[in-house]
This record gives sequence, C-alpha cells and structure tokens, in this order.
Amino acid sequence: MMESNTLQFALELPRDHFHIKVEQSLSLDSIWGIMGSSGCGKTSLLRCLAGLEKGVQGKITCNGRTWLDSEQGVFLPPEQRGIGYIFQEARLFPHLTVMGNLQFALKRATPDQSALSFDDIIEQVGIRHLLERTVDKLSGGEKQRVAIARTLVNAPSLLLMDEPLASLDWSSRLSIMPCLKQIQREFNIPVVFVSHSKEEVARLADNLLLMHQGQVIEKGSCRRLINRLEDQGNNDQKLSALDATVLEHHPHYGLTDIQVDGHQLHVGQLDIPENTQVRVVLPASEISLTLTPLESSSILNCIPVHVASVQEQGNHHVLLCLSLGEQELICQITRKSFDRLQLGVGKDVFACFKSSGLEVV
Ligand SMILES: Nc1ncnc2c1ncn2[C@@H]1O[C@H](COP(=O)(O)OP(=O)(O)OP(=O)(O)O)[C@@H](O)[C@H]1O
Repeated sequence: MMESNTLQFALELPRDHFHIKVEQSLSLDSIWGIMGSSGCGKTSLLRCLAGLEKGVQGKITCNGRTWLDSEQGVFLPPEQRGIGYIFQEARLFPHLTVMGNLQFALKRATPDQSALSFDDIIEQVGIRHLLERTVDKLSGGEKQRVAIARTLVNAPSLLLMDEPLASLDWSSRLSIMPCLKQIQREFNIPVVFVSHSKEEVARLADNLLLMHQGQVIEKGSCRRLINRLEDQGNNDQKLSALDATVLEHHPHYGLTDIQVDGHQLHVGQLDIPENTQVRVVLPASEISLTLTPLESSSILNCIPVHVASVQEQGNHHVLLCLSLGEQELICQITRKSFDRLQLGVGKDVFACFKSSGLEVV
C-alpha cells in the first residue's frame, strides 16, 4: 500500500562481492540514522535511494510518488526525486563567494522549488556573516553549512546525508548538529543520514536502521537501538540517549528539572520552555552505582534502576544495562566495583550522576 509521508523501498543492488537486499518503510516525520560496521552498505543504500546507483533493482516510492520500479522500467534520476544530497565533503565552487554558490543553486531551482525563504535558510543555517566570503577561505564546518544551505535553496522534500559531519572536528560537529535538527523542525524536511559515530546519532537521530552485510537487521527508536551498536563492534564512547520532558527552571541554582520515565533529574539550566520534549545524552562513564540512595552527597541525581543485562568489557570493566521504566541507561564500572557490590542481572540498585554529566541536545 502506498502511504503519504513515507519512504518505502524494496530494493536489491547486486555487486561482484557484495549484495544489498533491503525492504523498509520509513515514516518521514523524523530524522533517521543509518548505522552499521564499515562496508555493510550504508552509503550504497543511500545512493540507491538518491538515484545515484544505476544497477539497483526493485521499487522505491516516496510520499506515494514512484522513484524506481525496475519491472515497469521506471528510474527517476536524482534531480527529479526532489531530494537534497549532502556528501562528506562540501563540494562547493571554491572560487565563488558563499552568495555566489547560493545564487548558482537559486538560478537552477524550478519555480515550485521556492517554498523556503532564502532569508530563513541563511538564518537557520547560520551563515549570514559568511555571504561575501570566498569558499576556499572557509573552515570545514563553515563549508558544510554552506553546502546545507545550497541544498535547502532547492526546497528538497527529503535530505539524504552521507556522513555529513565526518570530516569536521568535534566542536564544529557540535555546532552543526542543532542546526540540522532545526532544519527538520522548522522547514519540516525529513532527514536520512549515514553515520559512524554513536555520539552523533544519539544527538541527531530519532530513529535508526542498523545494517549488517547488505541487510537491515534492526529498525526502531534511537534510544532503544543506540546501545545495540555494541554488537556492531562500534568502539566509540558508550552512552545512553533518553527522552525527557522539561519540568521547571531554578535560576537561583542555575539548574533545570527534567523528567525521565517518572524520575525527576537535575541538569544545568536550560533555555527551553517547560513541558518541551528533549533528548538527553549521558555517557556510561558518568554513572556510579550504589546499593542504597545517596543522602549526604553533592551528586544531585540518584534514581532507582534494575540491572537488566551485564556485558564484560575486556578484563577490567563491566557494562551494565539498567532499566528505568521504559528506558535504559548504560553504565560502565570496573570489575572490582562490580564484584564488591555483588552485582548481577536482576539486582535493584541506584544510578547516580552529576547534573553536569547530562547533556540536553
Ligand atoms: N562502486 C562500487 N563498485 C563495487 N563495489 C563497491 C562500490 N562501492 C562500494 N562497494 C562495495 O560495496 C560494499 C558496501 O560499501 P559501502 O560504501 O556502501 O559501505 P558502508 O557501510 O557505507 O562503508 P563505510 O562505513 O566504510 O563507508 C563494500 O564491500 C564496498 O567495497
């Protein structure tokens, strides 16, 4: 059945030593991340969706419009799919100014591609101060912002991004991530992006596709699947992504109360209205465990949790999955602490962490 606001695909891409075979339906009201180990086919899948792979077989429909139907001989080229494609590197005209690059895209936009205001785009992407600068004098992060703005000029109905932040340093990534979220919210443009970085995905993605050897092995919410990436041999920092609601601000203390699955937590003061839904990221190394609630401690957050699973991390560390209602916390402690507290699956403990350990994204 064809559905609106949905990207549906059942496709195959045969290659000499590799074969992609996927069938999925993605609701286009959110940001989707595609993750999986190197060489599992993430980029190839994105290129198939964009119309950049000629050998693809099967069907793709987006918002009820057929992009590919190989049995019927339908293959829409990328420019007719109404997508914006962002590569790892910005691919701008280096000798032109930022404005020159944007004007080049504006001239090529068709009349129905003028839904977004030029002014809103440069405001949201944060490049107003760069308009007169020549592109080859910009930093990597600035170039990538310009590339995003140039893509938005064509008012895409879907943004496909292949490791858009991979070539940037961490501070540039941190500054662009809110901008990508803002684009999805303000312009209502869904995003599908490929990433290697769990930290990036935890901050950006609402939903995830996990790939392995050319197939999608899991599909679901980011907070449920983010910790499944361990199984993919992903070695970056272990963390939890939690959904929370902003409760109340305490300017006197510079703190804000948020609620996660019925538990009240304290974070550094947020400039976000009360009752807003937010995503919280908490590194596994920030959590300590106690058998009784902390009473005389400077640590503000202490919540009861249940040890749901335990995983060895080399000889000296243990990774615990802690359930708190519907959500999960991932905590890494030493083997010595694990033994000393006589922890194990099924045990009820308290997870404690400082307000500064929580990052609201
Ligand atoms: N143009 C091509 N022709 C033939 N094989 C290719 C081509 N491009 C990629 N491959 C192969 O297809 C497989 C999937 O590659 P792809 O780049 O999609 O993986 P990936 O998950 O994006 O990897 P990475 O995370 O390392 O970027 C790999 O085995 C790769 O060697």
